[in-house]
Amino acid sequence: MEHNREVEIDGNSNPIQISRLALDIGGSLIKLVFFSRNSGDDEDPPKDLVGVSSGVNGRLHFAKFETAKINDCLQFISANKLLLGGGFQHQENCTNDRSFIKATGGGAYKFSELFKEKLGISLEKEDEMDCLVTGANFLLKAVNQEAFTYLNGSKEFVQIDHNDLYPYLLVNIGSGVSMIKVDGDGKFERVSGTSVGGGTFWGLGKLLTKSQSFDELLELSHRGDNRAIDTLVGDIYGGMDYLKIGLSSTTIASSFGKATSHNKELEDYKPEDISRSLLRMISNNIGQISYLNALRFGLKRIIFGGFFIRSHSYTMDTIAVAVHFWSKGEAKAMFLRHEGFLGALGAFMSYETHSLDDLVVNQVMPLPVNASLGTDTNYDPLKGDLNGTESIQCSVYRA
Ligand SMILES: Nc1ncnc2c1ncn2[C@@H]1O[C@H](COP(=O)(O)OP(=O)(O)OP(=O)(O)O)[C@@H](O)[C@H]1O
Ligand SMILES: CC(C)(CO)[C@@H](O)C(=O)NCCC(=O)O
Repeated sequence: MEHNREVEIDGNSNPIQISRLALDIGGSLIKLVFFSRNSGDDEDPPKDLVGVSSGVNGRLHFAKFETAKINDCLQFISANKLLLGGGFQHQENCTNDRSFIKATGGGAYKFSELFKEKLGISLEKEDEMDCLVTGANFLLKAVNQEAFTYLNGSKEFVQIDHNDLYPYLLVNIGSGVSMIKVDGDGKFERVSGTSVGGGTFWGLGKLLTKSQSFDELLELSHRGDNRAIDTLVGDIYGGMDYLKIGLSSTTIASSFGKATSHNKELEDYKPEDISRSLLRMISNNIGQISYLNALRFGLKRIIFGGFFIRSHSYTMDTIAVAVHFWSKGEAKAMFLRHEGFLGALGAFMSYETHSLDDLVVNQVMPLPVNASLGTDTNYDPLKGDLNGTESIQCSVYRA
């Protein structure tokens, strides 16, 4: 996907007016969230919003880049004049340059000099865990049809009761995995983590299948059959279940177990089977560790985020089944439509004049960042992989 043109919305050839940009610079991907103001249609706040006098209508946009291609990201920011934000003021042509932007993730430290040198901007660093939690809480509270469960191939949106949201376990699957017990806004503890995460899937998968991109590796997994590589309980038990300990013959007894075969080399296995087996192994492992941590703290809800998931049905199914199986149906795995943008949203929320309270999401709209690159087709939030090019329509209200 191209990212280095000027941002156009609704086919309007004038660059949109941007106020606020925030970044999450991770080990694998850079995530951007920015707000664009709709031209000339500010409105009165809804009646139930007390203490505010006026609103600015606009959209929250999402974009992502590979961290290894950070120069593309710098060029995107510069080509789209994303640093010209004047905040949420009600003036036309507000073009006062910002001297800093909010950024989170390890790259906010690692690339701070690069941003200064190339864009003349400082990165104001926000804590990564803080941002993940703030982003997740915002999505769960403010965005309709955000959280959903995935069982037996079907997605079901979950209506979140704001008074019954906490506590929950947030599992963010990025390059590595962080598990955070969330007790409220800003109230959380990182209780566990594992280095076997998205980076492991992409890294091992690349070596084993020679895939050139993450998307190619994921696509391979669609067509694969993990039984060619994994040893199943039935392979060990002569086709029988081992029901005494609750294992059916089709349960994986040993991931990649068949690869120990003496007369087979890597070339003898299909890349699609390898990809599927790897995806299954990693998702299953994360599902199981998540369940164990939920059990440690008596948490019933586990919410999964991070770009590893990519709304991929096989990934979500494996994670959900692992949680369901190990918890005997007691704990529930939930997924988020904006799964990969928790940290970036949290950094966005950390601008002082912009809290959860003044950003009101009107509706989720699947508009491409650049209308000339995407098509605004009939979008089904249940089917869509929100892959960094859509936006949320919202209003910012001020006292
Ligand atoms: N286009 C892509 N290119 C590379 N990885 C991708 C892509 N899409 C999804 N992924 C997966 O998402 C993971 C990165 O997820 P995410 O952006 O949430 O984490 P991160 O912030 O880069 O990592 P960390 O938080 O550990 O620093 C990758 O390791 C990979 O498994
Ligand atoms: C190091 C971070 C927090 C960087 O995002 C992430 O990659 C992670 O949580 N890794 C897992 C590290 C561990 O707990 O073993």
